[in-house]
Amino acid sequence: MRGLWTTDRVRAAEERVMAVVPAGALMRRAAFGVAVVAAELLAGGRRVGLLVGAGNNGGDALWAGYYLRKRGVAVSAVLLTPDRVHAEGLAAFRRVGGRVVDRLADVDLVIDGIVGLSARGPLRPDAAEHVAHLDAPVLSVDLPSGIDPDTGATSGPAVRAHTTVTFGCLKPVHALADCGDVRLVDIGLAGELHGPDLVELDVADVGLAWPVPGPEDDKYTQGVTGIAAGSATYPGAAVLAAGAALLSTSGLVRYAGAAAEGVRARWPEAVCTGSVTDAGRVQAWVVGPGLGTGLGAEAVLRTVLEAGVPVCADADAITMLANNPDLWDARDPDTPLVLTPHDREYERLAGPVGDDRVTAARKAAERFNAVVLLKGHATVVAGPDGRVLVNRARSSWAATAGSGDVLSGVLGSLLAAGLDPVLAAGCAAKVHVLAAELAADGAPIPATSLLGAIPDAIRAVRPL
Ligand SMILES: NC(=O)C1=CN([C@@H]2O[C@H](COP(=O)(O)OP(=O)(O)OC[C@H]3O[C@@H](n4cnc5c(N)ncnc54)[C@H](O)[C@@H]3O)[C@@H](O)[C@H]2O)[C@@H](O)CC1
Ligand SMILES: Nc1ncnc2c1ncn2[C@@H]1O[C@H](COP(=O)(O)OP(=O)(O)O)[C@@H](O)[C@H]1O
Ligand SMILES: [K+]
Repeated sequence: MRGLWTTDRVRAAEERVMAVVPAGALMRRAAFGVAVVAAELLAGGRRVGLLVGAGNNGGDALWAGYYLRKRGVAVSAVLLTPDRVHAEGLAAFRRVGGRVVDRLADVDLVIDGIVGLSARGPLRPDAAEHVAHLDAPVLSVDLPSGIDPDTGATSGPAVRAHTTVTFGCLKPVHALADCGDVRLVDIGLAGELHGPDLVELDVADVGLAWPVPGPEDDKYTQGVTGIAAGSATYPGAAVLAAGAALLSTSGLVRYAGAAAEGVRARWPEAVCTGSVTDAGRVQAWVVGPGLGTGLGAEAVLRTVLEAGVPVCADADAITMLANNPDLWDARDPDTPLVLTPHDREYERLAGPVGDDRVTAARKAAERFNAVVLLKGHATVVAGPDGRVLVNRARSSWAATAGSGDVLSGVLGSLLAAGLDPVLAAGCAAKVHVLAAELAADGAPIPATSLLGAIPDAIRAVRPL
């Protein structure tokens, strides 16, 4: 489990630490950490170039240049704002023979000290111009310049980092955007940080949480998952969601709806009926994928919301909740509800997602008193209690039709097994991403292949 702290919290912690350590100590700890990683990345190379911005991020780069010079590395620096530069860092850099140049040329590694925690918006044109011409790998100081530290959003030119060295703690950008290989340097903030704002689950967390049957278990005790999905027009969504539930736990899966014949043909182990009203008892429902939005579908959604068990509402269920707010009344507010919108579904529910996906998920979670899993390359799970989990994919192969239906089936089975709904959503997102990676292995895949890789993904997270 990795914690992530927003810039406000980091600054507050830094201020408290800076009040009790000698001036400049934190920056030198940070810069030394950058220099150590730079020396490692240089391997046989001997020439480092610095891109130096107006603030302390530039100061870090200059001090890192100072330490590298002292190790005999040739270091040159471009000062992007010569009238606003970290004076002490520049003086130290010059003192050891660092050169100030107009443009970086013939360097083996670039250190990006353009902007850090105070970054706003994309790279300014002059900085963008220097970055556009780089052909050496880039080591970013704190974060890749041009990416928003708190949202991970990029709205124009930004640095593409091979490695990022950050200080004290991870920030949201490190989980929400591509920062290359992220290294964390301890500068002594730990005692002042307190609980993180966001959490990224690691495979061990997911493996430990994943339901495993014990000697006393049978098919009912592990939680029965109900799937209310699919229609005559979209039977495939039902097959995918039911299959995902079947592959995620060994508990029973019931399917109820118009695609019963197709589900039975593909998954003989599923117990299929034509309607949710005669489906039998379940411990959680998945409702929505391929269901349609007509009156019949509304009745299904209402029945499921009234059932008094946790519900994962996806796809058409979200659209119906957005179009017909009366449907919210069917729900018992004390029973967990997980909404799994993609951006367009989110927009129907709560307006445009915008650049700040974490805030968007948080707002909707609070407004609807539900867990909101906002899907995308970076998936954000927000609980109505303020907890937030983030999970970024390392590839985009999951962006394929039907892949969301698979996610909802996995999530439904974890709800049925009784997992806390925020954890269930985080675990489902993680295993979904892993399954996509394993199935794709570098080439496009249909959602059925992603589905087929669920067992391998679960094996990959489970403790040995
Ligand atoms: N506060 C501390 O104790 C420490 C801070 N450290 C460093 O200090 C950094 C934060 O420094 P600052 O708060 O001085 O600010 P930055 O160095 O992040 O930014 C400086 C200035 O860059 C300009 N800028 C903003 N957005 C830009 C963009 N998109 N393109 C180009 N220029 C832009 C603004 O004028 C801004 O004030 C951290 O990221 C970290 O690298 C480290 O030395 C560790 C200790
Ligand atoms: N660019 C991307 N990179 C990685 N995963 C993605 C990307 N875009 C979408 N996904 C994932 O793919 C799935 C798509 O779900 P959804 O849009 O509901 O598809 P469908 O309705 O066709 O099943 C979600 O799990 C989402 O997180
Ligand atoms: K930077």
